[in-house]
Amino acid sequence: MDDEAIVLAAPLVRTDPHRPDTETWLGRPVPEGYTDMIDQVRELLDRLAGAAPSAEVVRSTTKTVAELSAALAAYEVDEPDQLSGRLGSAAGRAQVAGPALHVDEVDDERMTGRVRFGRHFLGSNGVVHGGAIPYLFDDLLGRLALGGGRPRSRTAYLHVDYRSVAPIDTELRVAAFFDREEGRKHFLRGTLHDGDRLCAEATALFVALNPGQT
Ligand SMILES: CCCCCCCCCCCCCC(=O)SCCNC(=O)CCNC(=O)[C@H](O)C(C)(C)COP(=O)(O)OP(=O)(O)OC[C@H]1O[C@@H](n2cnc3c(N)ncnc32)[C@H](O)[C@@H]1OP(=O)(O)O
Repeated sequence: MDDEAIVLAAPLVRTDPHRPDTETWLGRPVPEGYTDMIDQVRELLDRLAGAAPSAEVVRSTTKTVAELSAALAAYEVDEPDQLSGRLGSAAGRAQVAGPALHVDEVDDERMTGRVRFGRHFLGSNGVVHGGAIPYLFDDLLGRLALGGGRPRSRTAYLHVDYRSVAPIDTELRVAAFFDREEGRKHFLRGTLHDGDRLCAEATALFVALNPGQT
């Protein structure tokens, strides 16, 4: 049985924490509808990537997007108060730089989930851009690196092997494994599958930060 099969067979803690609107953030409730807004922005990015609009639609879209930017600018906060990328139970942590990763099961050593790369992440020929896949693994492995009460750490290296193409607009499976620890060094591994087909796998070193290290 390969690692992926072992993970899927093992009785992991079921978390499926996809209930972001009940999540709190800095002790406050997440604003109602926040993750719906993020989903809409993802949809917008996919539509933008796939559209060849008329000049009229370009003009009206530019105006609308500028108005939205101005509305959000009025609510700009410093990094510690930022919501995007901070919602651990939202798809892709509510961070549109990466794909909507859904974590299904997690324990201290392993994590499984699903991810769908939209048109925004297209490289060519219906295949995910090669640069988007390391982002996914850094995020996935970085989250598991933080599990089990481990200290904050930072990616020292991330090695990705592209084994076969990853299609866009397809639900792909991800898995992450905490392999071993050597002092401050944490070694992790991840896989990305389309059905039974391995698309990519990664190995990474995360180095735990020393006290006071930023
Ligand atoms: C709140 C809810 C949601 C929040 C969720 C958040 C999820 C976040 C998910 C996203 C997560 C995203 C995460 C991100 O993207 S983090 C951002 C990307 N990463 C970085 O920017 C890291 C930049 N580099 C550094 O800061 C330093 O180099 C670090 C901190 C990594 C180590 O510098 P430091 O001065 O501290 O330590 P050291 O140099 O003494 O090294 C210590 C040991 O490590 C070994 N070593 C080091 N480098 C390498 C290497 N390349 N290959 C092999 N080995 C290496 C080294 O030989 C030594 O080993 P030994 O001699 O002791 O045996």
